[in-house]
Amino acid sequence: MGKLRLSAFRPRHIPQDEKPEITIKQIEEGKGQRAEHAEHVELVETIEPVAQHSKIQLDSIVYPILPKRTAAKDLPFIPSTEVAKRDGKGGSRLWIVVDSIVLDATEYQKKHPGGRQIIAGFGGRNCSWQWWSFHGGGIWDSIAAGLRVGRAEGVSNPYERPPAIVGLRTHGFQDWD
Ligand code: HEM
Repeated sequence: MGKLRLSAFRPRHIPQDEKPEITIKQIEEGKGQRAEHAEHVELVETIEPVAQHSKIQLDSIVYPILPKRTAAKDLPFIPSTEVAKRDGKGGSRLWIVVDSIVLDATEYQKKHPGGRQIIAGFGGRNCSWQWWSFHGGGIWDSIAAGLRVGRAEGVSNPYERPPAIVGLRTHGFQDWD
């Protein structure tokens, strides 16, 4: 394995007429979202071969985990089609979505006190209500906020949320009197 030169990550100059053309239609179809800006296209094209050779996962470069200080409004928008691809299978990153925030749990899953499998089962999916069933704002601030890679809309939850119990009801004890 050769050494990875940082210079390899710098965008090389691509003459204007060679720039790949991304149409609005492609973006809508989920084909060109990561390439909405020409500079981004160049960067992705440049690092892709490097990433393959060095076993660096391209996703973690293109969508890095952002510092906690990054405001939610400044997180990049990631199309739901891209989120769905990061299901943790076949060497892909493992992303989950909680309240429209995309978390990269690739490394964290191994440390998760509730087990790796429960997170892996939600790879590329939304798990908002399950997440808030088991964790509170303290865990969000201390851990999850440090795993954010972006925002996404329209990522579905594989399980329907059970109806909330409103008011009091008996739990099988009928012999009070
Ligand atoms: C990257 C996202 C996640 C983070 C940062 C995270 C963090 C944590 C932490 C810190 C605990 C220990 C809580 C404690 O001891 O009080 C925990 C427990 C747990 N988590 Fe997560 N978790 C994540 C994702 C998930 C997901 C997606 C699920 C399931 C839908 C899940 C289910 C659980 C369960 C079942 C426990 C054990 C609760 C218990 O033993 O009482 N977690 N998680």
